[in-house]
Formats: sequence, C-alpha cells, structure tokens
Amino acid sequence: MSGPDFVVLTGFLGSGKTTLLRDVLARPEAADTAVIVNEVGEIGLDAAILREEGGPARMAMLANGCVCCQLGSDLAATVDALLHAARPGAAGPLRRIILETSGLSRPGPVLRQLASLAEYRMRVSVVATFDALRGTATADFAEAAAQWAAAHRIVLTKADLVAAPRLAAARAEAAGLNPLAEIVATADRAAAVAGAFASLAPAPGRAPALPAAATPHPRIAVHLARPAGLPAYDDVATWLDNLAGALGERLLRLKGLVRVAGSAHPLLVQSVGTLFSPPRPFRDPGSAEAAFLVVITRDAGPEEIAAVAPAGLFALAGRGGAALAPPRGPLLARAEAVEGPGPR
Ligand SMILES: Nc1nc2c(ncn2[C@@H]2O[C@H](COP(=O)(O)OP(=O)(O)OP(=O)(O)O)[C@@H](O)[C@H]2O)c(=O)[nH]1
Repeated sequence: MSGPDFVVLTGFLGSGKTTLLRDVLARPEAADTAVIVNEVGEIGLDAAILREEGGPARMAMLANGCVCCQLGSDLAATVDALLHAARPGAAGPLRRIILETSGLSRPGPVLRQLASLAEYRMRVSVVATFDALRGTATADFAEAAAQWAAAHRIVLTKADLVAAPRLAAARAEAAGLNPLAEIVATADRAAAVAGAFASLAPAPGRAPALPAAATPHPRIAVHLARPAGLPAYDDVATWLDNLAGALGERLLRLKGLVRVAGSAHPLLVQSVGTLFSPPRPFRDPGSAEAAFLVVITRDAGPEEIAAVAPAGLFALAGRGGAALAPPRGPLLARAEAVEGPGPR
C-alpha cells in the first residue's frame, strides 16, 4: 500500500508559492492535506494557534481539518510527526503533504532528505511555480533554473495579471525549459489551484517532443540523447557517473528509458540535479522499444555532453544556448541515490 502524495512546492522568490498554498487550503478537499511551511506567518496563520510547542513540529489544525506545520530543523522528523499527529474529527489518514520550500533553495537536497522516509512509501513530486508576468527573467539564478528543471509539474501564476497571448507565451516558455513537466496554464484560478496539486498521471514511455525553437533562455539547454546501440549496463552507469562529475550543478535534470544488453525491459533512469534515483526496469508495454534520455543543463552545450566517456554511447540532439562556461571538472559531491517519484 502506498502512502500519501508528498508535494515539494518550489519556485523562485515572489513567484506565488504561498498564495497558491493559501488558495488550496481554502478548498474543501484540503481537509486531508498537511502543509509544511518555513514561516508560519506567511499563510496567515496566527502563531498562537500552534499547539505543540516542544515537539519536533509545531502544528495547527485549520477549521477545515487541514494540518499546518512549521518546518523544524529536521525535515524527516517533521514529516514523521505529521504522519503520527492526532487529527480530531478527521475522516482518515493524510492523503497529501505539501512542503513549501524557500524561494532560493534547490529541490535536490530536499529529495535527498525525503529518501530517509522510504518506509512510508510516499509518492514524491516536485511542483514549481512560474510567474507568467516575469517569465524567464529569473532564469539567470541557478536556483530558479534548477527548480523548473526538477519539476514534474509547472504551474503558471499571476495569470490574472497578463493577457491571453502572454499566458500562452509563458506556457511555451515553461514547456521549453522543461519538456518533461506537465504545465498548468489557465486564467481560471480555481482550475489552476486544483490542477496544481492533483495526483500526477503516469507519463507515456516515449521521448517528449523537443521544443521546435531554442529554449527560452540562452543558458538552459534541453538535450535528447539516444543510445547509439545496445549498451552494457556498466557502460551506461559509467556514462551517467561521468556526466554528473563533468557537469556538477550544471546538470539540472535527467530522465529517460534506456535499453541495456540482457534486460527485457528498458531501465527508467532519472536524476534531479546530480541526485540519481536507482535505475529500475520500466514495464510499461508501450515502452519496449523506447530508448532516450532527456538531459536539461545550464551553461553546457551538446559537445560537452558528447565528450562524456565512454564517448559515442549516445547520439545527441539538442536545443538551447551555447556552452557559456568551461567545464568545471568533477565535483566531489557525487550522485547519490534518492527515492524519486515513480515513472511518469
Ligand atoms: N494578482 C496576483 N498576484 C499574485 C498571484 N500569486 C502571487 N501574487 C502576489 O505576488 C506576491 C508574491 O506572492 P507569494 O505567494 O508571497 O510568493 P512566494 O513564492 O511565496 O514568495 P517567497 O515566499 O518570497 O518565495 C504577493 O504580493 C502575492 O499577492 C496571482 O496569481 N495573482
């Protein structure tokens, strides 16, 4: 049996995370939702209603049964406390936990902390806000680029402040930055709020379409890598390791299905930043022939990826900016296993 959905709500400073949270908490279906916020005051909670002072998590029960909790120093302990908290009058177990992260944080380290809670079998996903008014203006911040690239879903905010053509353009920008993400782009605020936190549908086992034009920001590139043949597992593992080492923080996201010699099913391979989920067989029948990796990078051109050893393992197609920065060389922080979201 699987546990609750765990949504990491990310997005740059001022992009509308707290407003989105406040709006979802006002909905009747939020009764089985818990939220973890950095600043209790942010969503208009009176600190005085927080009833647990000494425990690992300070909590408040909202009128509709939703639990609100302040992030403690230890995320795992906070989540643990939430899942075990008594909820008077609540119908059943929590169905969803939403963590609002700081506007200047990257999702990767949060996902790493969640890996220690694997026993709860939560379905973890990353939802990022994208300010329709500002668009890609914040993409020069490495954190903003990392947030969008990590997202399974990107929600356009401030749609009420822009005209329909700008909303459509913003949708295309978001899709161009991360073709793996589902995009919620609607001027209907209620639909946007509901869509932002709905359970994610499984993704088809095929490569997403690359944007027809360059990505909407010159420093962010989306590459489609296809294996040149049927590689050995060890060669793919070495290539991924070398890619993470060569790009370091410039590797924003990687996801795909790769057939390897001796395996009946393609392997689902994915990372958020350089944090890799353990590769696992992807048994979707429609994916038997699938073989592709989508690699989203910042300041890294296709030639740099093509040079990763073993060279020639993948053939590259790419869209995006030129390599602006020289390779930084292997980072000490290496790929680390995280329990990522399921195949999508
Ligand atoms: N008109 C309009 N204003 C919005 C919307 N979303 C957010 N805002 C405004 O934008 C500002 C920032 O919104 P927040 O929700 O606080 O953004 P945030 O991402 O939580 O910001 P940080 O906590 O600083 O990272 C506030 O003044 C909000 O009222 C929206 O959909 N429409």
